[in-house]
Amino acid sequence: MTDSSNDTGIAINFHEVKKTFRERGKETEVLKGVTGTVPSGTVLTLVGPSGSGKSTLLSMCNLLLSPDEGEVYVNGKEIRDWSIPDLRKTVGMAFQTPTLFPGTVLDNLSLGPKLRGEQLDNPGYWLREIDLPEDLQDRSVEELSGGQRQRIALVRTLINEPSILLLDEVTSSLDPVSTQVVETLITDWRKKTGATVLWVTHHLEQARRLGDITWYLEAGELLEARSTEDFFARPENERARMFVNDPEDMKVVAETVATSTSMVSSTQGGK
Ligand SMILES: Nc1ncnc2c1ncn2[C@@H]1O[C@H](COP(=O)(O)OP(=O)(O)OP(=O)(O)O)[C@@H](O)[C@H]1O
Repeated sequence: MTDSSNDTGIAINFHEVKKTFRERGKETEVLKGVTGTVPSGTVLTLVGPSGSGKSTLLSMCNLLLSPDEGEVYVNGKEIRDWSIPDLRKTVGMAFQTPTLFPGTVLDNLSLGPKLRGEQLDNPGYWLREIDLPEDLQDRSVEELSGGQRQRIALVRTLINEPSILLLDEVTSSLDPVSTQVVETLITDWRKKTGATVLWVTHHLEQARRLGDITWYLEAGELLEARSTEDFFARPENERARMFVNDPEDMKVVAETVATSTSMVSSTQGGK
């Protein structure tokens, strides 16, 4: 496990994190000063309406995006003090759409070890972990189904032994069987390694099932952060409560908020 020598007990610490996107003269303040901590070894599930800033917040943890203001500490060290290779090894990430490069399954699984001048010891073990036959390793990734590609992409991330794993809607385009395989894979792996997981999901049942802690984000603000059990029993925040009761309805509200924010910014001339 990479950089597990974190004696702060805190894997991620967001402090007053702000992010604004500027596009064609319009500004959207996507994160409005998010502050919160993620204890090491926990599963944080992030929920909220579409466009509330969940993916943006996740992308701050491995510098796919950097904050305009505020700080993000990873294992106690500010994100901009990390070298990118060390950061990307410590903080693994997987997305809704798996990004595999052309080649065989084995080529893809071996990528991380190869970059470090190492060899992947036991590809068969990893394939068994995701319920795929060992002989799949010589197949081209082009021949795989969407569910198989996602499983391979996830395992490729885990092979790098991250101590923090960021998951952005990784099961949203999967069938129930693949979803179950992925959930079991991540849950078992986390128990074995003690890693921290930040999991963005639209599926509230999944957030409830898998989380230790749940954060509710809306229009760039962290409105509630509690134990998952308490959150789903009854959110304290009224907006969070509305979302849990009717997430589809809240989607429309959030888009209206985001649009009016950018219109206000652009009519004021922006920054
Ligand atoms: N690179 C970008 N340039 C401009 N705007 C962006 C960019 N990335 C995201 N946004 C905008 O920022 C807002 C927040 O996006 P983000 O993807 O973080 O939200 P989200 O909560 O993850 O949404 P979803 O649940 O739909 O994935 C959205 O309004 C989105 O359109």
